[in-house]
Amino acid sequence: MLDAAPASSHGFTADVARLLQLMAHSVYSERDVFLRELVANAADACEKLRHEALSDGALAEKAGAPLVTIALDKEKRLLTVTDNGVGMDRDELVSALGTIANSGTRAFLDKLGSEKGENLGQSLIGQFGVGFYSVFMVADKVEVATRRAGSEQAWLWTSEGKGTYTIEAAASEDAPAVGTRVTLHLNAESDEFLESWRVERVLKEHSGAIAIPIDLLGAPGEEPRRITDGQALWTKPKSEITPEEYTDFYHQLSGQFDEPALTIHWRAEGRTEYTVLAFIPGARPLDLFDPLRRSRAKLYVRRVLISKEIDLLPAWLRFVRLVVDSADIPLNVSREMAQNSPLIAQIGKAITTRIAQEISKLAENEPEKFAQVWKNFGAVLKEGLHEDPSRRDEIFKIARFASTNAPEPTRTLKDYVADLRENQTAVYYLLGDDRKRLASSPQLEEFRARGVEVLLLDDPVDAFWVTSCVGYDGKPFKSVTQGAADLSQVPLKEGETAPEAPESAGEVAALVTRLKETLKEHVEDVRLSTRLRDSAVCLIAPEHGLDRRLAKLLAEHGESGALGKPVLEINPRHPAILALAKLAEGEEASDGAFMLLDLARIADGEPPVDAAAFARRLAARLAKMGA
Ligand SMILES: Nc1ncnc2c1ncn2[C@@H]1O[C@H](COP(=O)(O)OP(=O)(O)OP(=O)(O)O)[C@@H](O)[C@H]1O
Repeated sequence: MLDAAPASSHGFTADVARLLQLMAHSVYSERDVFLRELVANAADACEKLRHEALSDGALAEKAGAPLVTIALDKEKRLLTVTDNGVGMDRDELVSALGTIANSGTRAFLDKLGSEKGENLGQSLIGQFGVGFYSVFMVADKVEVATRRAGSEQAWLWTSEGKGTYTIEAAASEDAPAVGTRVTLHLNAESDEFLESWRVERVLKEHSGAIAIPIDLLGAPGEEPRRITDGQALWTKPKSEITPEEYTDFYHQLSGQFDEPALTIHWRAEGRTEYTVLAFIPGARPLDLFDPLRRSRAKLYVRRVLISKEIDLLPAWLRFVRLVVDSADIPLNVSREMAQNSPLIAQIGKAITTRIAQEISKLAENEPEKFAQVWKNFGAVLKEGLHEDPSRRDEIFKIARFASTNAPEPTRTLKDYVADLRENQTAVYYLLGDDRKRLASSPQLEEFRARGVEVLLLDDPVDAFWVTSCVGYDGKPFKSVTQGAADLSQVPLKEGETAPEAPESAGEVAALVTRLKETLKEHVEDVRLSTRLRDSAVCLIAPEHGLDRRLAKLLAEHGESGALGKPVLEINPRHPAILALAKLAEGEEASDGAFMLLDLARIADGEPPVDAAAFARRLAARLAKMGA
């Protein structure tokens, strides 16, 4: 039946319009991505139909074997991509090709906040999948003729990519009997895509591992040529797959165009059988810190795509991109059932174990390659230490930390414990947000003198797992900025001497009393330090309070009560302290007290209590220099 309604005109949503503008200004070298996007959509449509046909035999019969065909017509300047997939009805056309459906594209747009972002966008198009709209980089006009599987009615969507599109009912013969035909009227700059060798190269490069066969027709009337056989890559034996094929496949799967850092391909046999092809990306996916923190796996049952985005792995492995194909899951399982199926959950657990093992192996065998993985995903992996107690041991095998013995994160807890000093009873750590600054913290001075290694933890997530994990190998985790530091039982390193008893102990004790009074609004207590050697002062958290870094993070998230007053520790041997101890009470002594507090705050990366007062006091001291 032919729908007699006239063509209706529609405006693109604002974000599509923005994307289109970006496409129009995109640089030449990235334009061939349009073909990869069209082929991916065509293959998806074939896979969707294969899935629907499971419960509707008539559909299966009509559709025939899935196939994507690319045809070129130099004379008319046309490039068409035809599939015999699921097709679209009118409503689907409006929502799929008038708004932004693709979550990757949405994340991409979100990333481009600013003016500067627009430039960034142009250089990112090649690196991220930006979907259907990339056709407007190469075409002046695009037509989509389509028919939803199971329906007689065909539709024609047309747009010049300039803010509007039209949809009209199409005569039956103007659309493929099954599926969709996308016709590009190539623009004047895109002659290259009328050349069959060029198109073939792009197809092989970007779509070579796609799970649906692709044919190319170089000119009208020519015999089609098979470019790829569409045999799903994961079903082939590893020995028959080239590294390039794996990389291509990763590109299609992830919509990202970096080199994968690790490719893991295996077949599990036993109670449940399944094949997994998993990749650890070489770069951070745009949605890595999306609040939903979902993992994304493609689930197949005997090569039929059941779900494009099943949440199969724990959140701390959400950056892994993977395909799982199992013969043991019933074919008619719905997407929702798949997400809640105990069998699939069990497969997910087994995959988690294997991936953790492979990352651990990489860390052992290829430390340089692993360093990059840790740089990109260490903060995410460490979330598992906090959230997934049953996986802690596995994650501790992977986790690498910077410490006072290692400027880069290369130390495992096993290394740490192996190098414990005599009488050392805890795993010490220092939290903060800048590893370099942490390394020069005054709080570490006595630890260094005694050769006690301190982990320097600079990711926000560190503040959480060190408090929720009780310890490692029987040694509790202990913050060096919390409570009293008792290192007296640990021998000094060779060449270090024990601190001498402070001179003028009486004056210093009086200073402590004065400081407590002067600074009482800002500090909970003032004490003589056993952890300072070269610096005059430092701040620490009270014994039973929260670590200061954790308290700061909680305060940033609205728990204002978390941030209690710190304890100020002073070094009773430091000349500044001794000088201050000699001052009589008065303005100078009070200025000195505040300057001490500010010094300690600055060393912790915090601003002075009162920046203007600090500047005034410091300038006054400078004025006396050389006097
Ligand atoms: N050949 C096609 N057959 C059927 N539907 C299609 C076809 N091409 C596009 N679509 C529809 O248009 C939507 C938008 O396509 P687009 O390439 O912008 O994003 P996407 O394919 O959803 O995202 P992703 O690239 O992450 O898979 C698709 O989700 C699909 O519903």
